[in-house]
Amino acid sequence: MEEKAPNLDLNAAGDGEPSPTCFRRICVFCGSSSGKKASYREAAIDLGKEMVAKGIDLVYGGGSVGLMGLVSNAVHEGGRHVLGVIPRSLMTTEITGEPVGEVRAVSDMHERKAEMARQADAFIALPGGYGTLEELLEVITWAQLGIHRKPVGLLNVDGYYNSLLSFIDMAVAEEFISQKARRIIVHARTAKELVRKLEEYVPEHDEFVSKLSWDENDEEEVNFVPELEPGTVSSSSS
Ligand SMILES: C/C(=C\CNc1ncnc2c1ncn2[C@@H]1O[C@H](COP(=O)(O)O)[C@@H](O)[C@H]1O)CO
Repeated sequence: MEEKAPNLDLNAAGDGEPSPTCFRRICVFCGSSSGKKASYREAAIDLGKEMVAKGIDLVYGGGSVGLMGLVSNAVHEGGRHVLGVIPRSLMTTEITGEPVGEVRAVSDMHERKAEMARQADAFIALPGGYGTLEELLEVITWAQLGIHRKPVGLLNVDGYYNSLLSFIDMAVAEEFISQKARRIIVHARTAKELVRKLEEYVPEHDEFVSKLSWDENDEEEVNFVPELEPGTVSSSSS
């Protein structure tokens, strides 16, 4: 992770006590639904309040539906900056609801994930569905590949992610995921504990594909698509 000056904004209680953190902005992935239990909704609000207390801004998928709405409202109401990144095709209030804070329109879902990742110093997944899982697994994969060294946290509210963590442990036992890659995932049951663990996280994946990048403007981007030998025909074109 890049060296950053501690963020010494005052906490939400307004008691004048600075709450130092190495994170300026956290990307939160979470359900576009609120889920069945009140604890999921409470956890989204609690995470938003913890970010405010630590002076951390939010980047997320935009919109006001489900847990996305709860966490973004909590951060916005607490006076921190909220950046919602929404593909143009989803930019209708019937789909996303009315977002708070700054809204950035992007061309598609891929660009949304890349932009959210660029803007954040760390990632947190609250409970969610396919979209949340996809976003979470993508940033874990990017960490494994050394594309970024930002911490990735799982807010395991009421054990919601127990079976995912068990599955990943099974994949480690079956030698599809390395012990080192398993340690990319930081998890905790409360927002406070999770943010503290993320602040202590030491990335282990570095350098080996440091030139691989999601940023098309990077000058030294490596092309991982192999060149075909002259005279050979790609199977996709036959
Ligand atoms: C269900 C549909 C739209 C719901 N509205 C959404 N608005 C903005 N972003 C969304 C929406 N739905 C999913 N996302 C993204 O995926 C993540 C949550 O997905 P999940 O499946 O609910 O876990 C969230 O982080 C967003 O980035 C379309 O009709």
